Amino acid sequence: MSSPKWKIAVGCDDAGVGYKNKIKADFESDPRVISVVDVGADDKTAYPHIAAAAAKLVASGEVDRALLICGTGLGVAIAANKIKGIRAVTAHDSFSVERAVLSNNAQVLCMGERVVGLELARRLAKEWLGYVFDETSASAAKVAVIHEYEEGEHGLSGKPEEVKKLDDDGDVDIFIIPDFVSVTRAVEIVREYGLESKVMIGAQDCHFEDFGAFTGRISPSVLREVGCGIVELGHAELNEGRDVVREKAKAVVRNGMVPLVCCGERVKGEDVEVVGREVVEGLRGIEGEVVVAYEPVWAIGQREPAEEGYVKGVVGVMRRELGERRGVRIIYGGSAGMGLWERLDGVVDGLFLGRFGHEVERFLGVVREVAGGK
Ligand SMILES: O=C[C@H](O)COP(=O)(O)O
Repeated sequence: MSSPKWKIAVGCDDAGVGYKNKIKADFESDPRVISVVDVGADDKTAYPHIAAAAAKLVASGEVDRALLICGTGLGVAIAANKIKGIRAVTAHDSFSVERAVLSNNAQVLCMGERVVGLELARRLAKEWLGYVFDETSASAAKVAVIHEYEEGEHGLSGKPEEVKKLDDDGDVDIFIIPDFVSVTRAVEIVREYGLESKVMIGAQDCHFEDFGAFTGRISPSVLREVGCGIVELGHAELNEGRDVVREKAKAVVRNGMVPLVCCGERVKGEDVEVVGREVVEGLRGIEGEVVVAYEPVWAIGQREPAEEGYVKGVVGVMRRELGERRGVRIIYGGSAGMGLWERLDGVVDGLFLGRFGHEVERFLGVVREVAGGK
């Protein structure tokens, strides 16, 4: 695999001008750097403004990383961390710089001109360019938890009355799948606003038996009774085998709900033919209406979803393999958000949102895109 090339923002306050300029010059002559954006004017601009400007460039994807210098490297880190999606660290030693990337996937490195010598700062900045976070490492799940806290625990944000906004957004079938504790209240809210025909409330899992001695498990018949219409099954985080998922899906159908079966390969780069066939194989024996959430596991929790061409390839194989089977809707999940619907160009029947659906406005934005594109 070729080494990545970075787009970098640099910035400083009046206490960090000297180091910032030196390191900026180093970056500009480093073949691993494509471009350097200097957000730090050589004046008295207070450090939070500089740090936030650089962090926003990272958050928007205009640059990949930012390096910030102030007197201690502390204030710029605190300020940068106020920008959503940013993980900024202060580090003045080789090991911390390495772990900031490999353990924490920090995109912003901060150093203090009054703390560390210039040559060490330059060396650390150089080393920093060589580290790339491994999305398949054990650290990825922990970094994802940081995201969850940022979005509000378990992604719950917004106020119940905001569900009313879904009334104005065209002819789109919507499902919302909260945690188990919130299911009953979610069903009530949807009913209070008269949105039952438009918004289905679901559960994140269920057991394959309706009744029995299964302490801690959730019965599909109870879910139906409290008003669930759809049940998500086989999410990658549950790590379940295909046979278990199939039995659960049958239980969901038996109880008059729609199974939403998550499937997708764990590792990037597999053959679309193999992936598509595997997904369809997992559906054998499940009768009636099914929603298949094709979620490549490697694309979950990322900044960007899987490439459109790849998704189209897999979904094309799935549709071919499904043949005459009716009642299957295929939706895409894995860092899905605004803009993706148009890019997928009708290849899927819907989108399955995780983090990017947690904010009401972003969620509504996707719903409007789907409504507009139908
Ligand atoms: O359950 C949701 C999916 O795993 C997708 O999550 P994500 O959009 O945050 O990657």
